[in-house]
Amino acid sequence: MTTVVEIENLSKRFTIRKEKSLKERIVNFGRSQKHKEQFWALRGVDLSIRSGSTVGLIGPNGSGKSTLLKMIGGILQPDTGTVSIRGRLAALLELGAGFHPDLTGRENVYLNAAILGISREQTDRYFDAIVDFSGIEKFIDTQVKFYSSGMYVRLAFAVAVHVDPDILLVDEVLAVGDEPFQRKCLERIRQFQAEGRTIVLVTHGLDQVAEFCDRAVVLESGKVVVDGSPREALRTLRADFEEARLEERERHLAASTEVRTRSQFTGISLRSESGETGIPTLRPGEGLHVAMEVKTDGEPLEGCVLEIGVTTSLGSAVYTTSTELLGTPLPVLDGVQHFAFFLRSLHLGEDEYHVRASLRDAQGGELHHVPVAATFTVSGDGRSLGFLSTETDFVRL
Ligand SMILES: Nc1ncnc2c1ncn2[C@@H]1O[C@H](COP(=O)(O)OP(=O)(O)OP(=O)(O)O)[C@@H](O)[C@H]1O
Repeated sequence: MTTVVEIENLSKRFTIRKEKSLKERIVNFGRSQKHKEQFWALRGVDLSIRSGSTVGLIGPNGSGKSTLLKMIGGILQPDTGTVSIRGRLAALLELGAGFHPDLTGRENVYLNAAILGISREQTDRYFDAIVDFSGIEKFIDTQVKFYSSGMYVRLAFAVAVHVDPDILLVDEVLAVGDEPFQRKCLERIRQFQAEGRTIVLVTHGLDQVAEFCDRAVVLESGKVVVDGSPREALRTLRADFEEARLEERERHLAASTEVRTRSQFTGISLRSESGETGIPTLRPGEGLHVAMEVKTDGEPLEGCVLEIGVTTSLGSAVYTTSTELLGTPLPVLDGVQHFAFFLRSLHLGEDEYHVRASLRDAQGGELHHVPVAATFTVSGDGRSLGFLSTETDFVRL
């Protein structure tokens, strides 16, 4: 397979202007009211994308995903490094990029196609299909500055997929389309994959990455921190999000002057019905014990709720229950106590799963949350795929 996008040592620096504080303005009287600061939105990125692959670019807000996509699309110039592209590229970047606001939808379709090197005659041939796909026929002769963001994206996506690109770049914009249109776009993206075209997708829809991409790149503060399978990338990103959430919570707790009673999990372990512990392997339909130790320091706590859940290895929830949902109130929390949930029969498909656990106070405030408290696997018989296990027969009627 050939390499269609080759990125070497790519960096981008932006200048941000900040308003000066009143004190600084007095000290620098008469000079500019703003001071400039430079920062690297991307730093030393190397990436090589092979033809026919679907790559998801993921990461926290402001990590440099859109900047990288714009540099692949040639819209931003790098400060260091190079981007080499092989093949025709169509890009669906942030709203506002690509279309001229004063031109009508029709004029923009021709303009866009011309920029991508498509002749007027060829565009004439595609035109009806583009308008039909976009579903905004009534507004095709209206200036695009009067379009809603959804209408705008509909037309932009329709153009991008009809100009026969070898490489398609898609930024988060698809999210503004309504559900039927999003589904239509995803179907078209699947068709593109089947045709062996290359797709680079920026998204916050992590489930979408697991579903569509064969590779995922995690950016954090302008650097690539993971480049590998979606499974590996999502695991890292979710763990980093969780770490950031816990840090924020700790900061919040440290800032509050109130003396809090602390109640937390001090141990969570699993045992399969057949007695296996550690990371047990369950047969479909087998039961699972989830035992936990809870330690409470300070005043006893009344009215708390214990919740557990089962998630896939990519973090999607497949099951949740709690002492509240089960109608079995938790006793007053005081000192060290032991509890257990017994999931009597788990009909899960073959895969690895995690158990998450959380403890809430009577007001619903979170006392402790452990997203990956324990892990187990489920074996299968090779007769099905997916997260559900059931006995299926096929008969001729
Ligand atoms: N034209 C610009 N001028 C100055 N700073 C910019 C410019 N474009 C982007 N930035 C900054 O560069 C950083 C990376 O932005 P970018 O849009 O690439 O992030 P992102 O990962 O796509 O974020 P999000 O998930 O929020 O869309 C941010 O701090 C952003 O404020």
